[in-house]
Amino acid sequence: MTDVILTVKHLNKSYGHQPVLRDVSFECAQGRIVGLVGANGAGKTTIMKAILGLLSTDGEIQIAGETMQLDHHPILATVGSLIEYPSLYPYMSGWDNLRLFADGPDAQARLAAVVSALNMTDYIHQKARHYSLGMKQKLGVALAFLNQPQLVVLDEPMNGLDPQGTKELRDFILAQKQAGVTFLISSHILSELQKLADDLVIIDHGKVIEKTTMTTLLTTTDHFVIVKTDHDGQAKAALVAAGYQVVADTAVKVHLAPDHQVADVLHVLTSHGLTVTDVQHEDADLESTILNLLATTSA
Ligand SMILES: Nc1ncnc2c1ncn2[C@@H]1O[C@H](COP(=O)(O)OP(=O)(O)OP(=O)(O)O)[C@@H](O)[C@H]1O
Repeated sequence: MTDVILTVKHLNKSYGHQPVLRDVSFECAQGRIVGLVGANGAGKTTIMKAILGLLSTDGEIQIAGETMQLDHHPILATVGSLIEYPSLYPYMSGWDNLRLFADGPDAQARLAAVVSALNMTDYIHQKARHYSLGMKQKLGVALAFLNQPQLVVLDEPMNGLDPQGTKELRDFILAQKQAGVTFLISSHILSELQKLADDLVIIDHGKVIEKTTMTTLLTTTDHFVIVKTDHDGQAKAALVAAGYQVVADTAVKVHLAPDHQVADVLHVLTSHGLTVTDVQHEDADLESTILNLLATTSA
């Protein structure tokens, strides 16, 4: 059985009369990357802060089986995090910022490994106040990994990173996952989360509306076939007449219901004397799937 590293149970939080978390419960299993997804203001940062003992909520949080208490949480020594913006000492170098927080006899070696993996070697000895947003972000991520955490909580870790930095961070996170680290990651960049997350917790207005795996979500998602023919107008008409849903404003893009086969679509076209010149598959991505889900839930 897979070990559960993080358990969030029945979290409730209000600011004044405004509830911002409503009975939030989910788990993160060891070695999984769990994506926390929701619109602005859905409650992601609040959940992460609660997990890290940074704010009080009703409910319970367990890390590696230990119940967190706001005033007693030694288990947090095994948790790395980056929430919102990293707090750095601007007049110290990146290296010295990291050294402040690195524990243990092999701290120097671990620090060097993280700096190298995140490709920060060129500027790590410059003062942090000269860093760009992306450089600061990487330093904040490096801080989260310094002390060999078993759980890492990252709020928008790709903030400010260029494509190269994004890929380096993605590769680093995946390597850490291979080594058994568990992640809870929020990101608005759903295309990026799609490349990383194993599991998803989707929240809307402080409530969990879906807990699923990435694979399940993407296999139950919409599939389309896009065909090119010698007469697209006739092709659309023929497909609609045969009961297919043709997505408007594109070429000939047909929604494939689970019982629809591409061969049947092609048969409709050829039986109307149309010549098919190209066929492409298109699957809905994480972004459109989640937008659909949120629209359905709030409808
Ligand atoms: N200190 C606070 N006082 C009052 N309301 C707050 C406070 N902090 C957060 N909120 C409210 O709680 C709700 C959840 O905020 P939270 O920052 O957790 O959302 P989020 O999902 O992380 O959003 P984003 O994607 O924009 O970062 C929002 O409506 C926000 O306005």
